[in-house]
Amino acid sequence: MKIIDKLAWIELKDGKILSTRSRGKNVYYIPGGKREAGETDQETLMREIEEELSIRLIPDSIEYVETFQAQAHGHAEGIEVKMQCYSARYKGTIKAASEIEEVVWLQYADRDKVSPVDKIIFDWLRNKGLLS
Ligand SMILES: Nc1nc2c([nH]c(=O)n2[C@H]2C[C@H](O)[C@@H](COP(=O)(O)OP(=O)(O)OP(=O)(O)O)O2)c(=O)[nH]1
Repeated sequence: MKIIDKLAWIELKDGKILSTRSRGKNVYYIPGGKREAGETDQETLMREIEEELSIRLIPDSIEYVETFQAQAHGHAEGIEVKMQCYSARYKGTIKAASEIEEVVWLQYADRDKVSPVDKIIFDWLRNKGLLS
């Protein structure tokens, strides 16, 4: 089985989770991306979030949350995405950048609009009382 390793940023506010939609996609993703050679989790996360949302995560505030794995959206069956999720505070104003077309705050009722791995994350957050 092929596994795509990704680092993702879970940002919650008022019971909603920050989510993004890339150009040409019809499903929302939790922001994040793949590691480049030699990068630490923190470096990947900070680079991807700055690329996608034009903000800087505050290094000292980055905390591991949990890892989730499921079928990768838009890939052949059996290819899975593993998302190591972190929380963090940030500096700046969130603004869609590079391939991101839309930034939204989703709640549990939006579960049918997200990728398979995000559905698992939505369930997990809901169970913890973190998602409205
Ligand atoms: N960032 C992110 N990716 C997701 C989520 N859910 C989900 O299936 N993915 C999948 C989409 C792709 O099938 C898979 C791997 O992405 P990809 O191989 O297309 O990576 P990419 O070229 O877009 O690279 P990158 O910018 O994300 O690093 O990750 C999610 O919530 N957030």
